[in-house]
Amino acid sequence: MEPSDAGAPPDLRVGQHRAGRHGRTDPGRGRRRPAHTGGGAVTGPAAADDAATAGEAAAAGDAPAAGDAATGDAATQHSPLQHISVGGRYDVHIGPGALTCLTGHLSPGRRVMVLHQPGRAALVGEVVDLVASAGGQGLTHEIPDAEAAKEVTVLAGAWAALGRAGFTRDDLVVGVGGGAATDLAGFVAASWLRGVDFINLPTSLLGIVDAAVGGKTGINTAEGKNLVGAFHEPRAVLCDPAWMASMSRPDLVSGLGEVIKCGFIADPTILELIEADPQAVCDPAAPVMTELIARSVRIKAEVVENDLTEAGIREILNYGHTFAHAIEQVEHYSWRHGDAVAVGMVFAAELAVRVGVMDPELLARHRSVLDSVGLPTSYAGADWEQLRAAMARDKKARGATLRFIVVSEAGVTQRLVGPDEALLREAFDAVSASH
Ligand SMILES: O=C(O)C(=O)C[C@@H](O)[C@H](O)[C@H](O)COP(=O)(O)O
Ligand SMILES: [Zn+2]
Repeated sequence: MEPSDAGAPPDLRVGQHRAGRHGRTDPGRGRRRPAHTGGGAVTGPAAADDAATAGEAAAAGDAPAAGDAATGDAATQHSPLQHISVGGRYDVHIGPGALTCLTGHLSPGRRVMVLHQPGRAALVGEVVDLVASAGGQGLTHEIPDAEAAKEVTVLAGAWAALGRAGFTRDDLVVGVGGGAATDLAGFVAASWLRGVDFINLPTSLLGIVDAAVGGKTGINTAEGKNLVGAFHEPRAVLCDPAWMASMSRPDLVSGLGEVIKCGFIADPTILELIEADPQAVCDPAAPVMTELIARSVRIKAEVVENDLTEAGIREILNYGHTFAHAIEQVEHYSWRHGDAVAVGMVFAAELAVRVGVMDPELLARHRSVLDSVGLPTSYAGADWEQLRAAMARDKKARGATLRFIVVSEAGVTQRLVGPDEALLREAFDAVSASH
């Protein structure tokens, strides 16, 4: 699937291949009003179809459709362990006891290198015990917390550990920790001997709803976030929500930034669940958390099933990220990723209103839902020139032309190509002003 340029037909609809069954092929759906001609080219709808379509395709069979609130909510909350297939290529196992799904990947003699963040001794110990029970050899290597894990020196340290262990192509890397840990572990696996197996055990909300699933692996460079990496899919992703129990509230809230992103791009029920009780969704043990995780993972699974390498539809998962990555870089990764994505979505929404794609009410909804869980909606830390230069390195850019995903209504996305510099600046001014 090739990404479209100005004036080309829509190409970013989740579940487009089945859209006829749902009767949602209207290419004008979601278009609020004609795009501002001077604002850049809006191709649309570069849309995620509604969540019922997305969830249905993503579900392995036992998981409910994401948009099927009547049946989905009950099933999601009562199912102890859910298995969400990513295109039949691997499964995401979510729920109590998820670790047991590791055993199918272990065998006598198989070496398993557990790359883990600090403070995960109990879980790492369980993994090593399982490996030993299967007759394999468990090895461990600690990596730093958060984005510090994604430095080239850490990558080199992990390679050295594999080298010392005599790691072969039959062996297995396991990543334990938040999104940065699984990004790093995936890239270690992608690059060692040109590719070995890996399995992710995300221990943060952001990790399970986003980073651990989808096969984007990589590290940061001084010039920008995730600039070096590879598409390399895990063999499985396992997540027991109990592993998230020790998350700090700011880390949990940051993960909600990616959950809310899924709401805006594909599954408005997510937004409704959060708006119904913003306090409940800040509790990792709340039943609604399982629901939010499953919905977000299903969106991601269907998108990457159809477009692993971000040739088209996958760009929708990058909603808010052009501005977000710029903040992260200029702030030397002191900002949490989900916090930056929250501000990035507000920036994209300010832009979308200016090019005539989004109603101001939907922009206001961005601010209110993000604000309700304590996510930031403004940023005034760096000047526009610095951020604009950082945005030029966005992976969606083509030459000097920036591309943004914009939302025309909740769950419906379009691609905005080459917006006017003046409108970008206006969007920044709006985001940097306090509201
Ligand atoms: O999986 C994707 O595709 C995404 O864009 C999801 C993002 O939330 C995630 O942060 C991703 O790692 C960003 O990728 P990048 O290509 O913009 O570095
Ligand atoms: Zn992200």
